[in-house]
Amino acid sequence: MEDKWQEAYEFAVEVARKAGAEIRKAGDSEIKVNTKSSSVDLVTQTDQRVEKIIFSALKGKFGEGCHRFIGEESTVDSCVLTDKPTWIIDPVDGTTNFVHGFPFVAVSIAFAVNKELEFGVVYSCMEDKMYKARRGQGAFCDDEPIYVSDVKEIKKSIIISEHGTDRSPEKVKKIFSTMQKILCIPVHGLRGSGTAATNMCLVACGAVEAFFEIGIHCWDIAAGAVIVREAGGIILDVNGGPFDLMSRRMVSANNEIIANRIIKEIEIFPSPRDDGKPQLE
Ligand SMILES: O=P(O)(O)O[C@H]1[C@H](O)[C@@H](O)[C@H](O)[C@@H](O)[C@@H]1O
Ligand SMILES: [Mg+2]
Repeated sequence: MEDKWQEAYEFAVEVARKAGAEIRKAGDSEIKVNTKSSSVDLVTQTDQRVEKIIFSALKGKFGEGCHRFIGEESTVDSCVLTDKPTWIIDPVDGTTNFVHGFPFVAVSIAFAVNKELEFGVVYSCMEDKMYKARRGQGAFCDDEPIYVSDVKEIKKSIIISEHGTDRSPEKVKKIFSTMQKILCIPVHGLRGSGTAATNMCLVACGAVEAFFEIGIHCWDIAAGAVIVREAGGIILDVNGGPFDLMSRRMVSANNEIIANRIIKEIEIFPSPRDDGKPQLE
């Protein structure tokens, strides 16, 4: 049977690598910082320019007729998954890191058809590491197969959590109360790279056992979701239910035991969905 999406997958890897090169060479001139949802939710001209480069490459290859595009900086099509082939793109995941020269910045490109994620590509451009996965065909870093950790004991795990860009006191209190409870299980450690896409790849390659966050967007995690699953991991909603790409929350883990142990400690707070539907509790 013809494999319709292999060419798109390979093209996405090429585009991600080129976009990453653009990020690396963006000089100080481009790091003119603006803000979005809060004074610490940063965006730069590089985010906008690199998204344009990615979009025009994909539209040039696949046309604008039947493909839809969801991107952090332009969201031309609303964040509603239809059955149409849909590209879900974060041109610069880890923008704050990029502004500060903290070396974890990723290009995240995901592709969904019939509302199912077909492949994900995450290029950690400062590390020059290409993570990728196609549904049902395994996960890779620089073409080497990657697998989640086999740790089943929470007290032998490293957990990633991020504080996000919302600084409202009630949310910050819940975020740090959750972190404190997890730290004092105790786990071996808490970490965070500052980019959700990279955090998910760290789960996928077994460097950490889980990453969870409330407040991320579909473009931050769509590609990482495919990579975690294909590396043998699991993704759930923070309430233990099924993962919902548009819910702006998730737990990604090496196995169900670790995922459910983390879920027990998470203090959930509301976060408006990417698709505008009412948020679940
Ligand atoms: O760097 P961006 O694309 O904005 O995404 C990050 C977000 O800004 C942070 O608040 C989250 O904690 C990270 O997980 C996202 O990757
Ligand atoms: Mg981004």
